[in-house]
Amino acid sequence: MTTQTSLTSLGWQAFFQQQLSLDEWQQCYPVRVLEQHKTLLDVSGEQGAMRLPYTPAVLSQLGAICVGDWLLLNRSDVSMQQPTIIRRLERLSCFQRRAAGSKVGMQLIAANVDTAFIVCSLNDDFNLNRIERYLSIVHESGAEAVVVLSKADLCEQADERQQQVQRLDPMLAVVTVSGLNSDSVQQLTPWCRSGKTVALLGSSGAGKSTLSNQLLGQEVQATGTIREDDSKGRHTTTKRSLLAMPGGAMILDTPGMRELQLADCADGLAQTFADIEQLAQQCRFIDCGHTNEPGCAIQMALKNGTLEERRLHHYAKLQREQQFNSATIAQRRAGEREIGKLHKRIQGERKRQKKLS
Ligand SMILES: Nc1nc2c(ncn2[C@@H]2O[C@H](COP(=O)(O)OP(=O)(O)OP(=O)(O)O)[C@@H](O)[C@H]2O)c(=O)[nH]1
Ligand SMILES: [Zn+2]
Repeated sequence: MTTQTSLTSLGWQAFFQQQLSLDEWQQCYPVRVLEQHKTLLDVSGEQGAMRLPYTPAVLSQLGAICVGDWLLLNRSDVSMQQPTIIRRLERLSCFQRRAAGSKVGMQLIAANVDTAFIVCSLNDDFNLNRIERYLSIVHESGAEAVVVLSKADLCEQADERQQQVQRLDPMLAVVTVSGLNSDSVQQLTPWCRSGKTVALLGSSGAGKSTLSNQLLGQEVQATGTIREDDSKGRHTTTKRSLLAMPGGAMILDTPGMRELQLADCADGLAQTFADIEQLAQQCRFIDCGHTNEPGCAIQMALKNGTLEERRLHHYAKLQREQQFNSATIAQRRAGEREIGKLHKRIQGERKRQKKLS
């Protein structure tokens, strides 16, 4: 296997290659983060797999690192047990969410995902609002969104529901599958070619694990068993891992991707609801509230049936949610900065007092 093939099978692409100078190619080598633990990173590259420490020092030097990231390691350290991380390569896409608990800001979930499969069951789980929520998150991340409508075998209105999803965006890829049928899952292969990274999003029971197992094939299913062990408590942190698919793509399996609140997601929302954004620009008044103003293009679209009332309401709801969450982050950051400044002032004052005494 050549070096290039090996890196490609880990998801290496021209986008990353372009970020390295010739000198760097001689002095460094890239590795991909396949799994993230609390204080360790499992990485893999042309030199094989290894484990790197993920310490506060690394964090402050390189910023947060997450599964899917590409790192440059120092070539001269190959024989050493702990190679130095030179830098993290710029990301092609990035999923993040509001950090839980007292932590300030956003928490990285996964980086460099090419395609996110938004899995939604065609029966009980079928919900356009949920699909719009996930679409906003995926668009914000920079990954390509593909809606995968699962459990087609259990639904008689599969075609009608597929059309409903397609109406959300005529350019969107919408695929109807039965996860239990491997031939049907083959429809996803165009997005699973060698060098690509895919992830599965969707609510519990939507059929993600079933699809993931089909995509991974028999050979890798054993990894799933190990993963189950983990969730029973071998690791306290949530495990996020990238697994290799037989066709050469990588698949990201992380529970953290499954339910995400909107935060810092203004662009993703605007892209998902581009039709409404465009209508709003056609309103007669620049500050139109889209309720009963004359010349309101949105009200007009509702009346003539080109815009669904549900979609407009949901857009407003998601906007409120993202504004609330984003404001909270900004406020918290401002608060943290104030505390930091106060701390510095106190330390400075102490030093001054010492000098005087
Ligand atoms: N009939 C049918 N059943 C399916 C299909 N896909 C999944 N299922 C079943 O639906 C149930 C839930 O599927 P999972 O793959 O575990 O769903 P999940 O999205 O991974 O759920 P979580 O792990 O809770 O997030 C299982 O009993 C599957 O066998 C399908 O296409 N057709
Ligand atoms: Zn208007």
